[in-house]
Amino acid sequence: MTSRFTKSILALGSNLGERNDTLSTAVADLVDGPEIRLLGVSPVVQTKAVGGPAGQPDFLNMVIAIETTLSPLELLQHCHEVEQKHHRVRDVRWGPRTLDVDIIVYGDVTSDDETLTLPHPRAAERAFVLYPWALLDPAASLNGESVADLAAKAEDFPGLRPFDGFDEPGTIAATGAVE
Ligand SMILES: Nc1ncnc2c1ncn2[C@@H]1O[C@H](COP(=O)(O)OP(=O)(O)OP(=O)(O)O)[C@@H](O)[C@H]1O
Ligand SMILES: Nc1nc2c(c(=O)[nH]1)N=C(CO)CN2
Repeated sequence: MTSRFTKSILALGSNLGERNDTLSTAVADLVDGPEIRLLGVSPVVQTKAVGGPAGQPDFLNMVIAIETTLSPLELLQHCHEVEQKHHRVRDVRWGPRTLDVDIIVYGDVTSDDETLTLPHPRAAERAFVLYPWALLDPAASLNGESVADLAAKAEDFPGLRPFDGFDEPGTIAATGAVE
């Protein structure tokens, strides 16, 4: 019997601890198993925190393209397990976190369920999701619009910059600037 794989886009973010290491380990953890195959990885971008408490460190953000035999809810559970492995604490809404993994799209499934809304309800206005996604797949579309166009229109677009890979432990100041 052949398993049925569905394509999905996952967005990853980290603004606490060793952000870059966390992201790369998390990608490996997410695709560790026969139910998920990695199709593509975006570049990492450094982004100003959107929402939440003032003064939090900058994020590193990226997206990955996968295909999976997991159902949408199984995939969400898997994402939460990987977040837990990386010591994600849920206290303040949009507060700083070691790792956040969101499901941006799962095939062409749509859902208004609070537990899993698809496509992700805030993705279309978040350059920190859209821009790395457009770098990974310049032809991508979301809700019928070009992801690259949506990224350029997003309010947080000016706060994005390429990540130069220099993310030594303990060198992230309160502002998130790498010193
Ligand atoms: N597409 C989705 N991807 C991930 N979580 C989702 C999605 N839709 C709904 N949720 C729900 O949102 C809840 C809160 O998720 P989380 O703590 O990651 O929010 P957040 O990252 O702080 O904020 P945001 O939802 O704006 O990205 C999750 O427990 C999950 O049930
Ligand atoms: N720059 C940036 N800002 C955020 C992020 C994120 O990943 N990057 N995630 C949030 C909740 O998911 C809220 N704000």
